[in-house]
Parts: sequence; structure tokens; C-alpha cells
Amino acid sequence: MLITDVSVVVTSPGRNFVTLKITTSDGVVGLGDATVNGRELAVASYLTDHVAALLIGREANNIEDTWQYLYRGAYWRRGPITMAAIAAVDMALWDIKAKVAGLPLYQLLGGASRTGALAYGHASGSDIPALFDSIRNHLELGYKAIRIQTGVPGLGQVYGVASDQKPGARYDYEPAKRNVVDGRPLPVEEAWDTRAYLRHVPTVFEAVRNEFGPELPLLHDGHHRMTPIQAAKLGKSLEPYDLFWLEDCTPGEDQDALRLVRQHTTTPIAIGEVFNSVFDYQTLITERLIDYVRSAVTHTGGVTAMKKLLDFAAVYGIKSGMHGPTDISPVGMAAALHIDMAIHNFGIQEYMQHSAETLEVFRTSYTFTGGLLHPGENPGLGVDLDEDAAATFEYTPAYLPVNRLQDGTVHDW
Ligand SMILES: O=C(O)[C@@H](O)[C@H](O)[C@H](O)CO
Ligand SMILES: [Mg+2]
Repeated sequence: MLITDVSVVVTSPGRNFVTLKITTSDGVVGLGDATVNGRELAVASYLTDHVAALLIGREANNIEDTWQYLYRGAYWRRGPITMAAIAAVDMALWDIKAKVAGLPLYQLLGGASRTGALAYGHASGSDIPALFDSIRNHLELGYKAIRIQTGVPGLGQVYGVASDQKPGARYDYEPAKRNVVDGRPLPVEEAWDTRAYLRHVPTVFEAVRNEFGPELPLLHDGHHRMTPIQAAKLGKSLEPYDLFWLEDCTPGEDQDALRLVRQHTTTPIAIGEVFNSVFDYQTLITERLIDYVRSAVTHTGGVTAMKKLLDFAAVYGIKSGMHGPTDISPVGMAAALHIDMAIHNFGIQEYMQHSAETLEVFRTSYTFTGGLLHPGENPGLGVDLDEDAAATFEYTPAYLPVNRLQDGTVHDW
């Protein structure tokens, strides 16, 4: 079964997505997600200009060989653009293999290890009453674990808080803004003050625990903004509130930073959404500096690479917590869910629900019931792309915000 056609679909149903479509000589179609939020066209070009022609005539069944051919064959290693492109090819080939087998992908990865994947949603509010409304909305939607982000007194819009949230409305936070200044798309800029944040966050968790009790698993994302000593301080100050995890507390490039955090706090640590290979985790995993692996299948080389990474983590008792915001397309989300079902060391799955527009373009078969996600029983990944619907949503540049300290210094966002 040879690869006969490769095409890239860029669509923007509310936000931008890049999808790879591979067709075989038997007429089987596979889909892969190649979306890198704010840098979408770089991956689209990588695939169209440098990968598509290499794939024509290759044996579609040889997934590992194709992975190594694209990874080692490029000579230039790793990086989010390269690894998202490889991920898209890998996902599409797994989709094809599972469709040919007539099985949902999780069956090829070892079958079901659980009835469904525990999901966490994002609650946020600019203040405590708005946050409580958002938590209640999530509980009504059936979420059994919730991420908590709030505004910080004295600061304006900050990471993780949906700014124009209507009471009772669904959480719909898309940080990549379509901001146009003098005809040019530009990132919006936000202001940041870590000391104000460190003072405020423990008071938020205290209020949430007082209102919602000790049972509900709570998570928090620090979005790479702290130094190791600040992160250690936050981890310690959050210990009374029993977090499920503290995510991305220090900058992603610096694996050693988490050694200091680990020495000071028992708050569980998660990191990895900006990582793109197993090598980003070598110190973190072998020295047991983290509790959860946050990588996205889309940004880390696909199902093949993610499965190896999580098997490596399993040896050290570290669990999965795969990335699943709305900038992972439904195709990438489905890939994560099939892995979630099959692996033994599953921890939790992030699940921000896609908009109705997005779900018109990507027809999904995964379900969310009683707080658990299930990929469904359709053969393959279980996602179809409606290309006519996709064509009606034109690509619109959008960028993630840039953060600045009060004196104007650029800071991690
Ligand atoms: O944990 C998360 O889902 C976030 O950090 C998002 O990846 C980020 O806002 C970029 O979209
Ligand atoms: Mg995050």
C-alpha cells in the first residue's frame, strides 16, 4: 500500500489549524495535525515544500521507517516546526494503518487499559466570583478535575483568564489574538509582576478549597514565568491546597531549574507543552524531577514518539498529562485520546472543548461522559475532515501575546 497523494489543509474555523492528508494506492485517507499556534504557515511550508514529495511512493505501512527517514534524513534535528511536521505524517500513517485493520487506533497500541481518560477543564475568572461561576459551569459540564487561573490585582489581562467571559457562558479562552495594527498583524502585549502573582495565587486556592471542598482535583499553570526560587516558593505556599499539579513553573529550556523546585516542595510538577522530543526530558525523567509529562502528540513527533516517551517515563513512575488546548486540532486531540486509553501510566488529559465552528470542519467521534474522554470505536483516529467546510474559513494570522514587566522588559508569557 503506497502513498499516492499528500496535501496540506490550512483552515481557520475560529482559530487556525494545519492538517496533513495522506492518501494511499488503496484509497485509504489518513489525517495528521501539524498546528503550531502563531507559526502555522511555517509547518505548512515545511510539509508542502520539503516533505510531501518525499512521501510519494513510500510504503504507507512502514511508520517507524518513515519517522526515522524524516527525522534523521533531514540532518537538522528537533525543533517545534520539524517535529510538528513529522508528527502530522506519523499520525496520518497510524490513522491509515488502523483504518486498514478496521480498528480504533488504541487497539493497535495495546487495547484499552481503562474505561475512559480523566479530563481536566480550564476554569478562570478575573476575580473570585467570576472564577467560582466558571468552576460551577465546569462541574455542570461533568468535569471531575479543574485547572484554576485568575486575574492578579493591579494587573490587566494575564495568561489563562478568558477576558470577555459572559456569566453562564462556556469557557472560551483563545490567547492567540487576531490583533491588527496599521494593517499588520501584531501580538498583543500584556503586563506582568511575579511578586503580585505569588502573593495572590495562594489566596485564590484557599478560597476555592473553602467553597468546593477537599475532593476536587485542582491544577494550575505558571506558564514558565518564575525563577526556580520563586517556583519553589509558590509550590510550598500551595501545599495546603493539595494541587494535582503545578504546571510549567520555570522556563522550559532549563531542565536543571526543576531540581531546586523539587528540593523545596511536595507539590507535584508537570512540564513539557513546549518540548518537542524525548531529549528535552532526559534529566527530568531520569532524576525524577517531574510527576507528569505535558507534551502534545502534535508537537513531539506523533504517536510513535509520544508512546516511546511515555514508556520511558513509566520506568521512572512518571505519568502522562498530555497537552490538549484548542490549538491542538481535533485530529491531534484524538491521537492523544487513543494513547491515553492504551498506556498503563496514564495520569490525566487536558480537554478544552473546541468551538462549534471547529467541530463543523473536523467531525469527531470522541465522547466526554461523566468526566471521562473516550476516543470512540471508529476505525483509525476517528476524525473526518470536511474539506468544503474547511475551505470556507480563510487563514487569518493570529499571535500569542508578548509579556512585559512593569519596566518594559520582555518576560516569559
Ligand atoms: O496549558 C495550556 O493549555 C496552555 O498553556 C496553552 O498551551 C497555551 O495557552 C497556548 O495556547
Ligand atoms: Mg500550559
